[in-house]
Amino acid sequence: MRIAVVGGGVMGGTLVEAMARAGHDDIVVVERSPERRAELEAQGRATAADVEAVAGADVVLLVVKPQDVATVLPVLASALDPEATVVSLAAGVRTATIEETLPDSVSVVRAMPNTPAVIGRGMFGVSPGSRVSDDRLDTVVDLLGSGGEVVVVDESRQDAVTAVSGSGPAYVFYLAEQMIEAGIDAGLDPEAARTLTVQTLLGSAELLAGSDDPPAELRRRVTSPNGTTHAAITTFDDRGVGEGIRAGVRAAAARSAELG
Ligand SMILES: NC(=O)C1=CN([C@@H]2O[C@H](COP(=O)(O)OP(=O)(O)OC[C@H]3O[C@@H](n4cnc5c(N)ncnc54)[C@H](O)[C@@H]3O)[C@@H](O)[C@H]2O)C=CC1
Ligand SMILES: O=C(O)[C@@H]1CCC=N1
Repeated sequence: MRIAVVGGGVMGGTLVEAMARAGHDDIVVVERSPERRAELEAQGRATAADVEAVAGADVVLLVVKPQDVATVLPVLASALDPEATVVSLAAGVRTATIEETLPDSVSVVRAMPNTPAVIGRGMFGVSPGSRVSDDRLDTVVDLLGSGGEVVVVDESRQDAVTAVSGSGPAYVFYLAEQMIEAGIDAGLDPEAARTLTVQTLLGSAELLAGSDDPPAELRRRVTSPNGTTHAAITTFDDRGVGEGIRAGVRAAAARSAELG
């Protein structure tokens, strides 16, 4: 299977690495920045400067910024193999918008990734456009599966997926920043604060992933009556931390809808 990746930035580079690790060896990265192309080539990737290089690809991953999609589409439309599948990873851009510009024979799929894909622990929410066969969708699910877990969702849910898992790693890193800073303030050296925080996040995520209990129940088991956890959670509630997080996720979903 020949794969072309248009946009070799943070997410494009991540996906290329994941697919290469999974054994895909016919990948070309279309990247307009000469500096970035040189970096990708140093990592052993085949690159091209012009979108025309998608000619002959079975699957094209579109991984440019949402505002750059409109400039790439007309070139894709003329260069693409008529039987190609285009997978857009651009936040907020609807499959209908892409389908309008591309030939009817081209299958269009939308996918929202996240950055843990760089270590094969990503989360992808995938939505087929209006003319995608089950076989084509399976191919895309398999391909993205090289970077982590894949769920298929109706496209109307993509703003919510973007807000929860697309942007989600940033929320976790934000929590990590606060915990590390607070640990240092409480007297830990920075390295110890980081180790304690990271292992706590890892262990808690794995405990949650392997449990049938909801997170609220796992939280209850940590919380002794009138103990330290109770003091922390009460303070979070008093300061509206939970509501703040939900408002943040809503703002991300609203911004995703706006970008579309
Ligand atoms: N970084 C993230 O965590 C996530 C990113 N995304 C989506 O992935 C897409 C890419 O994001 P990033 O990789 O973070 O951006 P980025 O800016 O790191 O990468 C985009 C790359 O595309 C290249 N590019 C732009 N126009 C081009 C053209 N016409 N031809 C060839 N190359 C071109 C740029 O030079 C750049 O290297 C965005 O649409 C974003 O919404 C989605 C979910 C998560
Ligand atoms: O912040 C953004 O717009 C992109 C989409 C999800 C993660 N990063």
